[in-house]
Amino acid sequence: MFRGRPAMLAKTPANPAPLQRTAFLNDTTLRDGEQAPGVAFTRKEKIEIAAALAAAGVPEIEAGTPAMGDEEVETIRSIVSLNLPTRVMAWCRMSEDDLMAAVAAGVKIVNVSIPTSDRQLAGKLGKDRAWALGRVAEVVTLARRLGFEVAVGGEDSSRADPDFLCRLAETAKAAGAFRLRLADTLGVLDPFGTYALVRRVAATTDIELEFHAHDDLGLATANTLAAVMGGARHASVTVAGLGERAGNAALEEVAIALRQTARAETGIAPAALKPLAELVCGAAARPVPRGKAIVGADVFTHESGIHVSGLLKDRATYEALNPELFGRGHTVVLGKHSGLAAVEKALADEGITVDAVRGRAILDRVRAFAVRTKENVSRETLLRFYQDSFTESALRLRRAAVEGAI
Ligand SMILES: CC(=O)SCCNC(=O)CCNC(=O)[C@H](O)C(C)(C)COP(=O)(O)OP(=O)(O)OC[C@H]1O[C@@H](n2cnc3c(N)ncnc32)[C@H](O)[C@@H]1OP(=O)(O)O
Ligand SMILES: O=C(O)CCC(=O)C(=O)O
Repeated sequence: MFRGRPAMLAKTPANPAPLQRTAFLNDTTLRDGEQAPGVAFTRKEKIEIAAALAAAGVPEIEAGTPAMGDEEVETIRSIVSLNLPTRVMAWCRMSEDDLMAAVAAGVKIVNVSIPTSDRQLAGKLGKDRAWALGRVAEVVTLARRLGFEVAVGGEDSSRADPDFLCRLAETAKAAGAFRLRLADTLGVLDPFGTYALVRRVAATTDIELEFHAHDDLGLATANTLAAVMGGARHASVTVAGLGERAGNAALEEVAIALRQTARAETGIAPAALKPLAELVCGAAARPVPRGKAIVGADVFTHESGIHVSGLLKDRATYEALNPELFGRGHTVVLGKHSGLAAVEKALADEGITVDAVRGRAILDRVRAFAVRTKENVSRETLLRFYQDSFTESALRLRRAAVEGAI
């Protein structure tokens, strides 16, 4: 009944109808995740994270940016040398030098990135669309000659002309790229715009499409789902949504939301998600928020009386996600919003039966405690309230007797 104890609520029928689609996840925790301000993984941490991602069933990871220098190159090499059961790719600019650094890093797959919006092409490179198409053809061709599998990263695709993205997709494919990443670099899209953009590009090219979201509007996961619905077979994600500015689409949210809402399988082991988030957030020195979807400590914890009363009668009344899928259970805590049913159940778990009058007296203490301390009531505190209730009611009875009420 209390935090940390195994679930004591009845089981619901096993989860859903058969899964029907697949989506391929590329985890970029070690590249875009590490671009989050102040986040800097050590080599050991990057290796541990890579291994944990592979063990969780992530089919492809973006392990870093070789152009950053020798330390990053060596770290990526170390990850490659583990021969993990995941594809290891490196992020490069649309540049020959970056490709040579990727050669040194030992990867077999590169993502070569090019700005796609006029604003970025002109504003940061002083170039135009024709130049971009030419560079994609040149650099992808070179990368293929160097033996890489090549994906093209379309930076700022969400602010680019969709017709230009279609031409870029064709150019990339003709030069030998297997995939185009449509990046919502500034996180400006909503799910409707994402769906329309991906459908538009998917309709004119048969290159594989990936969507890379940013969470500036809190829409990264929703947009990623919309992209998959629109025809992107690949989704770029990070653990706990760690990433540049407001972060990226969270691996755990995308994997589970796809499964729950689109019946799309990603091959990710749900039970691995919480330990994975703790590993990454520990290395990032950013604790997992308690309410973080899927992986937060409190996402299967219930306090409100109406919910607890319902769950105790039938778990399905307040359960959409089965915690057992994640190796977890429901936890009920006692606090300001508790009702009598929760108090009775908590005491029953201790082998104690109380009548409603005593139960409500204890509930009053629970609520007052929660307001005063801003904490839930522990087992020990509850038992103290229970013991106190004898003294208190004895006192009340005595007072009533003295006052002649009984
Ligand atoms: C949206 C994204 O997340 S993109 C990925 C962002 N990731 C990173 O920046 C990784 C960490 N970055 C770094 O360590 C460094 O910026 C490096 C090693 C990549 C480059 O360092 P520096 O050589 O010192 O360059 P600096 O960071 O000042 O500027 C970036 C350069 O890349 C160029 N550039 C930017 N995007 C691209 C691209 N897609 N293709 C080719 N060149 C590009 C810029 O024009 C600029 O070149 P300039 O100095 O000739 O103007
Ligand atoms: O071009 C890419 O590969 C995407 C880079 C990125 O992280 C972004 O645009 O947000």
